Amino acid sequence: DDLTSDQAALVAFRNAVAPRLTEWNSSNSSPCSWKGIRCSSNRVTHIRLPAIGLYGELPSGVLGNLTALQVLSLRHNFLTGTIPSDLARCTQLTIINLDSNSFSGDIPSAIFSLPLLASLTLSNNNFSGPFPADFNNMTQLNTLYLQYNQLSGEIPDLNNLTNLNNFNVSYNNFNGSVPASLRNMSADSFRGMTQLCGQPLPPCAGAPSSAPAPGIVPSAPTPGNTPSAPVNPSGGGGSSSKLSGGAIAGIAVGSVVGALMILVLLVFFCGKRNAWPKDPATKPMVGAPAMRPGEMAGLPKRSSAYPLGEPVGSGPASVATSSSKKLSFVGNLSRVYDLEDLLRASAEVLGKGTFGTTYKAILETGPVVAVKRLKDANLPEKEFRDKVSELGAMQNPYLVPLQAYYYSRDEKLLVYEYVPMGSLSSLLHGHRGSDHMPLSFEARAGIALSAARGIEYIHSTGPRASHGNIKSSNVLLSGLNEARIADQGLAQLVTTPSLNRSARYRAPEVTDIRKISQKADVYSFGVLLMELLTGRTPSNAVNNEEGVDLPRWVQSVPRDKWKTEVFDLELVKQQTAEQEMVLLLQLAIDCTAQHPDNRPTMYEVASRIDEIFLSVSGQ
Ligand SMILES: Nc1ncnc2c1ncn2[C@@H]1O[C@H](COP(=O)(O)OP(=O)(O)OP(=O)(O)O)[C@@H](O)[C@H]1O
Repeated sequence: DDLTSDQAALVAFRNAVAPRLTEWNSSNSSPCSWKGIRCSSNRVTHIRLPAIGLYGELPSGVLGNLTALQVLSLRHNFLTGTIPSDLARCTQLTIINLDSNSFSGDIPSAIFSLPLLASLTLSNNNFSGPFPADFNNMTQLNTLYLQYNQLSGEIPDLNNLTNLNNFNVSYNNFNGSVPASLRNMSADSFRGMTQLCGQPLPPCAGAPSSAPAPGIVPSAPTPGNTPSAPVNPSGGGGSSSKLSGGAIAGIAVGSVVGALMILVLLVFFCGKRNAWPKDPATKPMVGAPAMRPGEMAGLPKRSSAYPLGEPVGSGPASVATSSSKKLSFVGNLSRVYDLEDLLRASAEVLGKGTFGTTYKAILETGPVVAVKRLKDANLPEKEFRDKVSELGAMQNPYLVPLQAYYYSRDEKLLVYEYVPMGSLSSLLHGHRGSDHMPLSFEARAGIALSAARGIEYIHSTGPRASHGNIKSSNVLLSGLNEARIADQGLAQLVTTPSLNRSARYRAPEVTDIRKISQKADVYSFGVLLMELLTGRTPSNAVNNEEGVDLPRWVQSVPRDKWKTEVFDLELVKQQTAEQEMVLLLQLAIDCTAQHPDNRPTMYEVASRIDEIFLSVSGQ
């Protein structure tokens, strides 16, 4: 085992799942300098290749040769099949992260031969089968993420895992009761499984108050869940036939509360029906809208309806409901809804931006989408369609996917996947109620990393490709530490863009937002990093004063005062990762250099944040 055999294994890995990783080239350099690889004592110790389009099955007999490997992170790729059993030979592994791929089959048994494994993330895959009790032998494990798979059966008691701090198995098909050793985990770790019960979830049916017996399913129906037979076919659930008085009272109260909640939800949703305004000229309203767009988002009431199809420019209303008017779907997406469905959907205004108004639309058939109604998009039809198709071809886990668009002379709509967790802007500056959770540095670094990767991807599609409007409301949260970039390429679609709304993020050399460059994106991203680290909005950076420029203010504060004056108090209070905070702020300053040539490339920015994130998260 030496670096030569490590290199051969990496080349075999590349040939199998990463043919486009051409910089992994054995003839020109040591593998230790290859993208995503780290070495120590002349052996490969880290493979970290998140979101670079790996696809296919991991070859067997390859990774097992990397016997000094400590970290394997292949998250957010398109890998399929099972995990080869020879991974068991990588006995130095401490971290495995395979989140967001399409792996299937049982939980790989190879992992149970890894004595040092401290962090295992298999979430967002298609793993199925049981939750092996062998996990109990992995005494070093402090992180176990299995959420969003199809695992089933009962969750074993993990009483040997005394270091387990981070745990999530939500949205699988587990049943029975939560084992005693996991009852102090948060309820969020067990969400989305109606057959699972017991603390921290609602008590199991017939359980004597706080100590539910294993193998008993909840009997109080929740929406979408009907009570079923006891899970334990051997009769372990025998006690379910005799309910204590307390349990019966609990179920009765639970059922009444449940029924009331369903009623409230029904009233709410029925009330929202038809909130999406239709063009009164082309189709009569189906009942008066109970709510106009804007009301739900807490925006001021409009004095009149805001009908889709009302001319944006001049000319007659054009989004008719005739069947000839169709949405165009981008990429390989099949037609799962059409314009008719959008017009029928309940809608609320999410906000009004530079390029138009964005709505959240809940289609009657179930999907939820974000619809952007463009203003000032007067490009000729062919040019518009070509540009939107180019945008649609951009597929990356860190970009909000465009699904479809509608074009007519007077109305242009873009339909995106709806990202439900809100924007970075609302997370940082929104209302902070009593249940507000401070945002850790690790979460901020993770959000910065995903945003940087999204922009890096856009830049990688061509030397002139840029986003043009990087700011915190265009960074949408897709997970605890993750985000996606919205609104890519819109500046190219509009003809008379307003310059005002994003001014505080704009590089000094940019006078027309249609002529932005990659280095201008880097500047805006630097401002966004400062916002993330200071918690201040770029428009009212200091003492809520309009007009104070965030980059200039940050640069005016001496480095030894950053802790007390610059960093968000919430971060300082957490007293962690001080060195990494300084590194990230220094990167923000580099990004906001006055002269574009002095700014790093987005590739360099993402790599530097990657290092920072690695050192705070170990992932
Ligand atoms: N796909 C989406 N999913 C969820 N929320 C979205 C989506 N797209 C946009 N939003 C949210 O909708 C609101 C309005 O967005 P919009 O893009 O219209 O304006 P903006 O981001 O505030 O400004 P700009 O147009 O200058 O980018 C923002 O709060 C944004 O975070």
